[in-house]
Amino acid sequence: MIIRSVRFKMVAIGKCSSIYRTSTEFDFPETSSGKLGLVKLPACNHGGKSFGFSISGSEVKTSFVRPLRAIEASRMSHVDGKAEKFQRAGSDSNEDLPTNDCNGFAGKGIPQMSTIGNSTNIVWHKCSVEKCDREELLQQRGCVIWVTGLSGSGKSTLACALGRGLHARGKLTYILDGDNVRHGLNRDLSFRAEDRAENIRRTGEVAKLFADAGVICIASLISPYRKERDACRALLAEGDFIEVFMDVPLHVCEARDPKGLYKLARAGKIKGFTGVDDPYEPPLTSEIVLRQNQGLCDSPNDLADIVISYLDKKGNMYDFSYELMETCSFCSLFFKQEMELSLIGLQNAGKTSLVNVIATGGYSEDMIPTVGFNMRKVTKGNVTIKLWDLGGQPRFRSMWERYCRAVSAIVYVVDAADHDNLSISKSELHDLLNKTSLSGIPLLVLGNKIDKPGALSKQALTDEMGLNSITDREVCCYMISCKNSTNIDSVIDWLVKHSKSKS
Ligand SMILES: Nc1nc2c(ncn2[C@@H]2O[C@H](COP(=O)(O)OP(=O)(O)OP(=O)(O)O)[C@@H](O)[C@H]2O)c(=O)[nH]1
Ligand SMILES: [Mg+2]
Repeated sequence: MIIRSVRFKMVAIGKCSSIYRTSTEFDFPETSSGKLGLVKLPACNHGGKSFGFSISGSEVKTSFVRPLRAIEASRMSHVDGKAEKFQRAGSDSNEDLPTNDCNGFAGKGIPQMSTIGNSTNIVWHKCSVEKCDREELLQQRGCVIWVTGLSGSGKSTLACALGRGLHARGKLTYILDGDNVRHGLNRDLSFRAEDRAENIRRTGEVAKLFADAGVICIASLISPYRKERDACRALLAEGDFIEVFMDVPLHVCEARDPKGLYKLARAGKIKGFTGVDDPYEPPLTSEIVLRQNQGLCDSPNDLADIVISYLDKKGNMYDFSYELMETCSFCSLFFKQEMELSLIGLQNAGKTSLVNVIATGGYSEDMIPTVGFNMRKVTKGNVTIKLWDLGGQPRFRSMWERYCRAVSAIVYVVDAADHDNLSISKSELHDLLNKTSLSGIPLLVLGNKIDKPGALSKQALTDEMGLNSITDREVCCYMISCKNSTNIDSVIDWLVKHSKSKS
């Protein structure tokens, strides 16, 4: 058997660097399965970047694969209950910090004494097996998924679905459920305000330990106050705390009332019940917002899928099976292909409407602006298209670039009847395309709402958006109406064609 070319994915995280073979093209004198291999590289720090590259003969091509942040948690000291990064002048490494070895204090320097809470003269005892070593062993990135929301909003159901979904993908998880931790660790705590705060603090600390162990820890607690949730977030390195807000209105939760608690609270038999006589402070900037009341993604598995896709995108999954599906033509004979597309454009352009029309053919005038993003999977033929529908309001535009990396195509939606916003739409598009991480990714511009009087023609939209000046990639433009389903078939054909051309 002759190996013609081998594709690798290199992941550099803190001191741990590895190359994973992701797919192999073979000449087949015999049947071969092209098993995955793991090659260790000498330790080096690449600042937590993730690279994809393929080696073909002597040529090495680099391409962005999926963002992996530096694992910093193993470099944290813990002072006054807060995580702080160790940083010494002239050194960005951990190796020269005062450490204790397994035989006792090694005498390399004066240990750093701390007073934390009621504990005085305590020293952080560091071990040479660090978070990134455990993560490499587990092939995942430890983190905390903090699920918050009203009682009855579906937190525990989501946590279980998420646990199942991740477990099925070979990821080690542990659920810290608000009620469950009160069976043991927090059995001494009541529901008084200070005890509820302590319940959250302890759960946050335990979740941090799980994340440090490399586990994907799913904490599911009402956690009604921002201050306490933010304190738990502050325990972890940036990016390791993923807040998931179950945005289900009180009346829906109360109608469900799975434990009968709302009834008791309304009858005055439970005091200080969140949503009834105690406030719930919704997150302002949570990483993920899940709404179960829109009928878009109502099954727990669908909701879990959104979180899993987020982890995938952020690199927590260390998952090369996805790349393998994308790049291995041999595999594509047997497996369905799954492709990613990002939908962007100003608010009110009709992105979510487009997703709905593509997915179900349904259209509604009564749309809620997208907060953050939604993810929908649509299957057309043997291609499953993962659509990232991103919020178009100014506060969400900074995340467009992150969600456009490594997609098969960028779909940019413009309201062709909204003349006032064309110039801002144009500048947002061109700013985005100037990012080097997105170079070469095909662009599909959709002039939407052509059913409206005064909507631009294709030529006028092409001119107004400066599409002819984009020369570094394939650009296509269609004029559509989500309302009347005009040209939606052409859009789907284009998407499927471009999805297939990736394999
Ligand atoms: N007339 C007309 N209205 C449309 C069409 N497509 C969408 N709309 C309307 O435009 C409004 C905004 O649609 P959305 O799909 O929520 O827009 P969006 O781009 O997702 O907005 P953000 O989520 O805020 O970024 C809704 O009232 C839709 O009904 C269309 O083809 N014609
Ligand atoms: Mg939207």
